[in-house]
Amino acid sequence: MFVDEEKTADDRVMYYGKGDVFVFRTYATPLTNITKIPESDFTGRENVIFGMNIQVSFRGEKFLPSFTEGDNSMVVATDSMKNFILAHAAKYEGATMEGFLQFVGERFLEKYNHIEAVELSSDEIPYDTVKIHDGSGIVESDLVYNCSRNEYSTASVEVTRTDEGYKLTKQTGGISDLHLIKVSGSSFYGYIQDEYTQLPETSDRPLFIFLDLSWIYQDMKDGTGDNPERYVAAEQVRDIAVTVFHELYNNSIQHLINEIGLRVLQRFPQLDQIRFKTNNRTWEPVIQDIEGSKGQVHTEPRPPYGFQGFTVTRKDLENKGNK
Ligand SMILES: O=c1[nH]c(=O)c2[nH]c(=O)[nH]c2[nH]1
Repeated sequence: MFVDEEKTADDRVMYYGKGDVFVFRTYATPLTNITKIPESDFTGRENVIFGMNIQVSFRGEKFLPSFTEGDNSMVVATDSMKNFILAHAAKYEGATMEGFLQFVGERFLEKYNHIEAVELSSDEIPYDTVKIHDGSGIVESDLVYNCSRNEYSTASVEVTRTDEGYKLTKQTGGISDLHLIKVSGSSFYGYIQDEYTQLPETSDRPLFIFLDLSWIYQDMKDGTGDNPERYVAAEQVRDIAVTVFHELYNNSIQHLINEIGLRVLQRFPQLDQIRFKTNNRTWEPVIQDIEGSKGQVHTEPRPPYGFQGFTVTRKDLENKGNK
């Protein structure tokens, strides 16, 4: 999570807020009626546990005296910010983190009229369903959940006070900490060979990647989930990433993420762009030939790790279509 360090009129950074606001709302409104895509059987979220780790920050010129004079008369205590977020978790009637963050941001501006802008970001705290024997067979429990150690969805919004009312000025959806290994079908060769090159070229490596993805809608209204048919669920983007990784005999992580990005933008015309932050965690080979088996033995890679950052835009998809 991050806070965009926007400057005030006199060119300074000024904000304050609270991080690690943990919210567990049970029996929130389920997310249903999303548009299905070929790569995914995901149809919605029950939201029996709507779990979030939220960060909030306030901006506004009125906060300057709290820094320069020690004058707290305009300060909303960050402890109160936490209480406000928790109280509004009971009032939210929607089904998405993006929608909840926008709802809380607008309520903050409504309550405290000296705040100019509120930024909120959130990491989902996901819980997986578990199977139980209910006396007649194995079924999914609707009471017990398993705290997930896997990827989680993310969201961020900025809500700003303007002459025409509150405006959603920034919004992202996303998914983070996706850890994917493809055991065969990835290559890395053709790179510069010079006096610093030690890495052997390979036409088949066990490619292990960590991915963080985030996306921006053409019209931010679509990101709230109020119209679920226009909402992009993180689970669907995950399933596209996995499908493209499976299908593509990739030349590198750079090559792979461009193809994932193009497929996501193709499936979701309501998105403007998708951003990637990736990390290379490819296993190190230990034993490459096992007699009578196509298997190998690998171990964890040692630091340092390579990384990539990349944005794929709708223009990239259009340009590819025109080629
Ligand atoms: O997918 C990769 N991209 C690189 O740029 C790179 N560099 C490297 O050493 N290994 C890899 N793998």
